[in-house]
Amino acid sequence: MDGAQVVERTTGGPTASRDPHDASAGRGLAVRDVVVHYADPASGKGPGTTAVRGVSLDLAPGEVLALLGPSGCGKSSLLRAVAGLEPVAAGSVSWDGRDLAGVPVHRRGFGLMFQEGQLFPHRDVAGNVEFGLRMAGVKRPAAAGRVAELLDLVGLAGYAQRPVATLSGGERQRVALARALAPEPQLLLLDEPLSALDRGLRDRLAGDLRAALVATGTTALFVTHDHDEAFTVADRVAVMDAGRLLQVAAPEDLWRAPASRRVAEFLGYQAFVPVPVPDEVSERARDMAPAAADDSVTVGGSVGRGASAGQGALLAIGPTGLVLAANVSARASGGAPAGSDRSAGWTGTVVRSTFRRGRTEVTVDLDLGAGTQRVVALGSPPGGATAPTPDGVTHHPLAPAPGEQVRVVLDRAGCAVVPG
Ligand SMILES: Nc1ncnc2c1ncn2[C@@H]1O[C@H](COP(=O)(O)OP(=O)(O)OP(=O)(O)O)[C@@H](O)[C@H]1O
Repeated sequence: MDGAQVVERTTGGPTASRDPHDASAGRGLAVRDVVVHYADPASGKGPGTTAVRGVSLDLAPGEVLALLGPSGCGKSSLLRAVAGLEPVAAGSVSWDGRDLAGVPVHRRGFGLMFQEGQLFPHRDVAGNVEFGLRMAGVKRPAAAGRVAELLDLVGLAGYAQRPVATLSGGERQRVALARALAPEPQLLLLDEPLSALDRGLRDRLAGDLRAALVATGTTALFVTHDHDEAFTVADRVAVMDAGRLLQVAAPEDLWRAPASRRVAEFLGYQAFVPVPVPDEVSERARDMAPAAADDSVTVGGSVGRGASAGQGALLAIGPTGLVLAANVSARASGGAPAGSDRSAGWTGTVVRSTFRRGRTEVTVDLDLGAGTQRVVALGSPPGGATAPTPDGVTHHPLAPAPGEQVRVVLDRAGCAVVPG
């Protein structure tokens, strides 16, 4: 999709309305209290598994919503129920106010795209994309022009005559996307469409996928277990666990204010410190933060200071929420410590230092108040001060060696507060 432009999250496509009021006015998809059961696979009878336990959500026309959650939480089952591939044991699925109970898969006007694009091996690229159009009743001359447009959209201009067997995994998924978009489905359902690809390719394709969905104004429900992918592709993210919906929010809001510890854990918050009163969290974070970028820490959707005094809360420490302030061992051995000399923070033992993404990440065993746990703190960027020691060895104080003692402080810009 090299031809597709990077699209801002707020940008609507030509046919997109993206008005959240549309969903509440009955336009788009409405899922209400949906339950999906499976019979016991051995006996073929119940009681088996309840994969979806009363989920409700709305999707406005032109909106892209990601269903995010750990393996087995029921994401695919919910998607399949919306598609009509799985019966709904209770609740309802409606489109534009019309209940879809009893409407078969092929009459819903929805498109599907899966992990393996499932291309027709005996057709070339154009033949695969054209198939979707011909099924929708588009005549051949018109279809040829539309195929060229779609291949351009997904970055495969010039690939029309290529046999699909000669394509890379990423190119196949681009063809599968072009084929799924071809008939302009009123809703596109995507089940882990990028998960068979390697990490770098996935990251690139996630951005391109969003660009293609936005450019075509496609309403889409996208299943993934990868939060980076969900944040890149979707306007809103619905977090599921054990068959239930935990939170639905825009990526930035979800990250800043996870509704619960479970959501925060799933997003990658690495540690939780009990704090009795949210105000105290703010004060503590303010005292301890070496470089606070943001003046507030939010509690499950509301600003921390707004939470009532005495209410239990947890400080959720994100992947960038801990910062190395000093190498205590280097100071003890005569080296000049870098960073803060303040007594605030915690002292822990270094497990390893790893240089990743342009900076040092230091794994530390630390007692944050609930026993020793392993966390990651950010060290210095490259080119930071080094500390020559009397033994002639040059230590990098903020890329310490295993076994050294370090002082770690909070960066509250990398923290949130969740209900206790
Ligand atoms: N056909 C089936 N028969 C019986 N149980 C099933 C069937 N399909 C799914 N399940 C069960 O339903 C639960 C939810 O499965 P589902 O595939 O919806 O989860 P998921 O969140 O999409 O997981 P993953 O990310 O691993 O694909 C799981 O416990 C799974 O074992």
